[in-house]
Amino acid sequence: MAVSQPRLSRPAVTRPLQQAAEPAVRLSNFVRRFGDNTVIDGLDLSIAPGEFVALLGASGSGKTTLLRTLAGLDPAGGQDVKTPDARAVVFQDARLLPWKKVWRNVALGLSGGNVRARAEAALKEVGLSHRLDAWPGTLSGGEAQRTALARALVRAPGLLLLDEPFAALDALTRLKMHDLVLSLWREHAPAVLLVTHDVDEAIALADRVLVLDKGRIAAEERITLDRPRTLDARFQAIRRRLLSQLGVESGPAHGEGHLLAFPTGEVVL
Ligand SMILES: Nc1ncnc2c1ncn2[C@@H]1O[C@H](COP(=O)(O)OP(=O)(O)OP(=O)(O)O)[C@@H](O)[C@H]1O
Repeated sequence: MAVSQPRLSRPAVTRPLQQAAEPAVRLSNFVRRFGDNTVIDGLDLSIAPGEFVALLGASGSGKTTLLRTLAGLDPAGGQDVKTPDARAVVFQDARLLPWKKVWRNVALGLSGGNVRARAEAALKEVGLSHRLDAWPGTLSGGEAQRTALARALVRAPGLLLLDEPFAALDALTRLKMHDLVLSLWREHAPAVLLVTHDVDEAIALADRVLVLDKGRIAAEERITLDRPRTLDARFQAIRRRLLSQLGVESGPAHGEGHLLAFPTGEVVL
């Protein structure tokens, strides 16, 4: 299967992740309960400025709860949650206001001058210059998610939170979105937390892949493969380790048809 092939507008950047003095995100011994249900149970997490982290975990493991905490959408109950002030979230559905044109959706809530010009610039970056005055109801799924990305981008976030933003897209559109997200990340260098069920998506995109289980980070893989990433032996070894951590047996070797993954690498968890 194909893996995202990002346009390399500039050489691959090696960021000094370890040397970054202050993390963009830091949670220490974080706990979140819903009644008797302890969803996050003493979690430690640190994300460096400009680092791209992907978060995997079984359904109900607390991925969205963690993302909502970092977005400031879920109360932290007085616990210390360090994030950049400028944060933006892209959800699985684009959440556009249907009565506002595309550019106005992107400009929504922006302060300062040149609002239309800034929205236009962001829409140009996601390849939607020709849809500025379109109504959201006329957009394809991919265009709607591009608009949501532009709306996030125009806020110059230090932390970009992506909650399964590609999950509802067809496989080809998803690969194009991978490409787009990587080029936007290279250009703007926010810290990124991507919640996904797709193990290959996580390995193809991220600097680091985390597995959430029982309210904690149960596994961590630092991905040092050059981008664009291909499904080589090293990729597959990482995939096997992550699948095993997720409790999915991946079979003895790739190419023998044993992988319990969809063609996109999505795993049913
Ligand atoms: N507002 C809420 N009230 C009560 N329980 C909640 C609330 N939000 C989440 N939960 C519970 O917290 C647990 C984790 O949910 P969460 O949505 O964070 O998981 P997830 O890993 O994102 O799952 P999925 O992969 O299915 O989206 C679940 O048991 C869920 O029922």
